[in-house]
Amino acid sequence: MNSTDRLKDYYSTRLQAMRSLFEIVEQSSEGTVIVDRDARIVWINERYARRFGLADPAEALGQPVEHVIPGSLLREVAHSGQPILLDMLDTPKEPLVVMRLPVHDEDGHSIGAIGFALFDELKRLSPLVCHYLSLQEELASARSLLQARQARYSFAQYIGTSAAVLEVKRRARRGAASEAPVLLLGETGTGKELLAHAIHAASPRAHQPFVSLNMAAIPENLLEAEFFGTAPGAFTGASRKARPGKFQIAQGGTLFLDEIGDMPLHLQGKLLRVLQEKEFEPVGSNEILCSNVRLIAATSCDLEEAVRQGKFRADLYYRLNVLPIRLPPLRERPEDLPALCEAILGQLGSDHRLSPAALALLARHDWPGNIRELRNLLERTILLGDGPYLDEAILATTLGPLPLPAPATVAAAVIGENYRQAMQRFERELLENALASAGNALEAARRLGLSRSTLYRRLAALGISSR
Ligand SMILES: Nc1ncnc2c1ncn2[C@@H]1O[C@H](COP(=O)(O)OP(=O)(O)OP(=O)(O)O)[C@@H](O)[C@H]1O
Repeated sequence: MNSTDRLKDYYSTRLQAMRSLFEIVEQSSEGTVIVDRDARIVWINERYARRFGLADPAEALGQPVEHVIPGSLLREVAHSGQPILLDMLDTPKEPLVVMRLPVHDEDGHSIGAIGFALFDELKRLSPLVCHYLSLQEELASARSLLQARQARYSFAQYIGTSAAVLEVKRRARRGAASEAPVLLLGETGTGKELLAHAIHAASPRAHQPFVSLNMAAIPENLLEAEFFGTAPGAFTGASRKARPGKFQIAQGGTLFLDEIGDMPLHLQGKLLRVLQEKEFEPVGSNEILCSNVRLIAATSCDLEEAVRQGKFRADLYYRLNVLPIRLPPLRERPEDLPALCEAILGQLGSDHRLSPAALALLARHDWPGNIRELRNLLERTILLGDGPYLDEAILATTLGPLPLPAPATVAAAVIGENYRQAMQRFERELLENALASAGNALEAARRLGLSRSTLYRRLAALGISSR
């Protein structure tokens, strides 16, 4: 039988493989030892014997394995017949990585065990371990970032059954199923951000990041870097690390651009390019990155008017306006007030209900801050309400007068001022009064029923400092 024929014989191949395996591991490892069923050493190689202080391997034969190799677990393996594939063995010199295998007879009974000390230089393992640990850390932080970037709302949280709301939901569902940009139009507090989350959550991109960027909340000179990221050293010397922009962070997912009407003109051109060519360059870099991002934009301003005034690029407007959704203000859908109040009270953990007279009072209010204002109002009112009902009297107190300018100053506006100037002065006084009485911008925004970013935007437009 030649050697190729021998390899075709299953049993002899197996035997050859076992022999080769034993020889290779025995020669390349730090040491090998074999024990019988009673854990007495029947064979040990020279290298291993020397490591444990024996000049001649023969001195170890017949000895209980633990006498020669303290801490050995070969007795356990010989007894149980179960291997311990990878373990550490402490030795006086240095720890060893060891593998312990049972030895079986032809009937499958355990008749002993064999131990290999695979290697002793654990520091050779440390780059591997460090790499593994850093991969683990990256994975954990990517997971938690992704979690933070998941949609927080679904369509079920956009409350209302009025015809206007049903139409909003119908269009938003259509938007979720398509890849086209969605443009959300509506006054402050009408739920544009909520709906953007819901569209993302119902879209095929739901498991990818949802990233939002508010144009009004970020200084103009930083916006481009926020959008497209920066190359290493783009601003302050070459050592500074690259910083990803929102387009990179949202890759594969949805980018929500809030207050898009406040986007500076030069950036509008760059955004248009990303939408058309699906690529962009980080600030300070020549590298071109591909973008796979679905865009949802929102604004509370009149974009068509902004286009007419040359403040917003017409080509970008048409590109964004593929699926416009107009969110109705609360005063146009008073029939939704009971359901909204019930849902908001539930979210606030309150089991109060509103009396019919209280609901009628709410229906007469104008709601400039829309649902955000309603939520703030209910939050304040439940602190005062005794018993199960919030009645008209309590609501009248909390609806309270806003810090309006005195009627005399409003009347004076008629003389010598045009409509726009008078409105600006009125708004300036309203905001200044609100800031003064609230003490800070956050509280002022809350009292006025505006989002903080809308308040900041209006303050900036009127040149009022928020301090
Ligand atoms: N239809 C709705 N049902 C329930 N809650 C709503 C609804 N619309 C808005 N809200 C709530 O009102 C608050 C304001 O909503 P959101 O921030 O989405 O408004 P917005 O239009 O984006 O406001 P802004 O333009 O000021 O940023 C949030 O607490 C939101 O959960």
